[in-house]
Amino acid sequence: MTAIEVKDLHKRYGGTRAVDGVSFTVAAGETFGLVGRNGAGKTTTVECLVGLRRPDGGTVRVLGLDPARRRRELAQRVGVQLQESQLPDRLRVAEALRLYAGLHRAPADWRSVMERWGLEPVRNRSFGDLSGGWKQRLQLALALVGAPEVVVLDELTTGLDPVARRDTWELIGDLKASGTTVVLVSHHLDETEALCDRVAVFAAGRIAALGGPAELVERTGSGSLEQACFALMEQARAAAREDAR
Ligand SMILES: Nc1ncnc2c1ncn2[C@@H]1O[C@H](COP(=O)(O)OP(=O)(O)OP(=O)(O)O)[C@@H](O)[C@H]1O
Repeated sequence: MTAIEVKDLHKRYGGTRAVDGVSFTVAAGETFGLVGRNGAGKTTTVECLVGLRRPDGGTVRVLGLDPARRRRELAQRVGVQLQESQLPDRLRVAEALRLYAGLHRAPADWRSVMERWGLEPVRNRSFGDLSGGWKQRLQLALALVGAPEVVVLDELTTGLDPVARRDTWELIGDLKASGTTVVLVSHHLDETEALCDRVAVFAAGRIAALGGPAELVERTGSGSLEQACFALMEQARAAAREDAR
């Protein structure tokens, strides 16, 4: 079953072609990675997936629905953790989880989510008083408290210490095992390699390559996904230079 379908997606900001003809599908239960340099179009693509931006062209379907038109319904079924999302400074951790759970028709038990994400020690702390790492953890927990079918995570472990990063990987492993579809935007290619079933390598608003991590490594004769991505991005840049001539 297909969870996400993106066909020929285009999005411009003024004269900038942020996304320039992107197509991919994500199967239900798959963990799908988006990687690429700053400004390659990853965040714009996921913003279109969650209905925060309206495409200029192409189609996007998430669980069979158009996110630009059915955002409210999808908010019940899709968990989102985006870069730099903020909460009111005075909102406490436990309150935030209870509040978010209350917004969903069939949420997870918010106390279990709090415990599973190690947030118990800071349950009474206000959002404004949390360190960057705790804020990040809370945002992840909030993305999951609605027991979503699809989770979109942009910069999953940015700001987390190495132990928290590994804990997070384990939690994503649990999510995968439960059949949740995960879309993961990351600059950490070790993370992408460890967690993702397939990876789309973005370059200048397009997908330069798409495949399983091992497949991309083999295709480029590289030693790791990191090296493979460098090679693929370089190839895309060389092709764009050639086209421009
Ligand atoms: N709100 C906006 N207004 C104008 N230009 C934008 C806006 N958001 C993004 N862009 C531009 O669109 C392009 C794609 O940006 P986007 O944030 O989607 O890339 P990204 O791959 O997610 O980058 P990063 O890894 O830095 O998050 C960039 O050139 C960026 O400067």
